[in-house]
Amino acid sequence: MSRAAPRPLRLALAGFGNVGRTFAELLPGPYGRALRAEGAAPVVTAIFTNRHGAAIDPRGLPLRRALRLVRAGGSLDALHRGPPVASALDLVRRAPADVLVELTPLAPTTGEPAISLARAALGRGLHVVTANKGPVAHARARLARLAARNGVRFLHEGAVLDGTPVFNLVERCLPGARILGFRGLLNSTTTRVLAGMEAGASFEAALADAQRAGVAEADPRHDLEGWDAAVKACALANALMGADVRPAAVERRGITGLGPEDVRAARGRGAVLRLVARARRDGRAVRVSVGPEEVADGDVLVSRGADGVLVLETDLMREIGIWEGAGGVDQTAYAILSDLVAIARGRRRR
Ligand SMILES: NC(=O)C1=CN([C@@H]2O[C@H](COP(=O)(O)OP(=O)(O)OC[C@H]3O[C@@H](n4cnc5c(N)ncnc54)[C@H](OP(=O)(O)O)[C@@H]3O)[C@@H](O)[C@H]2O)C=CC1
Ligand SMILES: N[C@@H](CC=O)C(=O)O
Repeated sequence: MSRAAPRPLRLALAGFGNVGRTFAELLPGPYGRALRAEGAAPVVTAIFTNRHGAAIDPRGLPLRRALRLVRAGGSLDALHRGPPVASALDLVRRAPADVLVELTPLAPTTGEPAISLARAALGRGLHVVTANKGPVAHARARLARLAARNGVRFLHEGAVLDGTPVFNLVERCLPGARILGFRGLLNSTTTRVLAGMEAGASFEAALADAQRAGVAEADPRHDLEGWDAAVKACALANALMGADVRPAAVERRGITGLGPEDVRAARGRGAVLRLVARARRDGRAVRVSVGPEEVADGDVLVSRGADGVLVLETDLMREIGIWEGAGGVDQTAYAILSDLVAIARGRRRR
């Protein structure tokens, strides 16, 4: 039996930073192969950046050239066809695309500009895939309803624990189970800073390592002050526990005041310091907190030197945990691929 030729899957990228560029590097190779196996031929038709210009080309942009230009500090404008792009919203409104891949920086207290970009895309019938936890924590239910009204998907597997399946795990593999609470290490940067100090580095050197690896936020205070973990915890609580919590309401402490002496003191007590996110049901409400805790050696949160861990407490399956080994930005780029595969499979079924 002959297979039908893959149908184009046109992608508009809002944000071409650590994650967007890694995704673009892998798209011509393994990611493209995975999508074509699902009947979709990916083509990037639009890219927006803040400081490196923007480009739209309905025939498909030359990705290798786009990567070279941005890495050399040049502008994508050189690849653009048509009237100039005035803003990210302008690009989303007119990109010849099937999917908006939203990868703009985190804005912990508002979720913007990601929410407006997602709304504009869904409103004109584009699927939206994002690794940005802001729109998930602040507006997931609204965006999912808008997507459903327009017959498209709002997918966000990369918003928590990178490409490790968390939302998909609960939605697809734990039918009927109620999530009663969770605890986890949701922020890689703080895990790396604390682990780095355990290994003898200074706070600043350990943070610089996380920045070089591309895992710190554009503004690393969002990691260090616990905002990133708080936004992720809200995204989980709202999506998995039916809560309606906003990051500003999270009881939040970061790791900015901690130094090598605190890490050593914890070690002396047979524990390691980690930034732990927690959620638990409290009557009809869900309480969410983020703060540094001494975690005993051997606890599942720290037993294997993970970058990220999530332990879910459920009614029907008791505790279930998922673990992400130390890695890089490719783990987040993989989340984009897995959401695109879900979209490609959906198109095939229609
Ligand atoms: N890095 C990681 O390991 C992970 C990141 N994430 C999330 O993925 C998203 C992208 O992360 P990452 O690639 O590391 O971020 P970067 O800061 O590396 O890249 C952000 C991109 O967005 C562009 N940009 C900046 N401000 C705006 C704006 N106001 N409107 C439109 N575009 C803008 C930047 O432009 P310019 O290139 O000109 O600076 C850049 O291209 C974030 O929301 C982050 O929280 C999630 C999981 C892991
Ligand atoms: N800055 C974040 C990146 C992923 O969301 C982190 O350190 O975990």
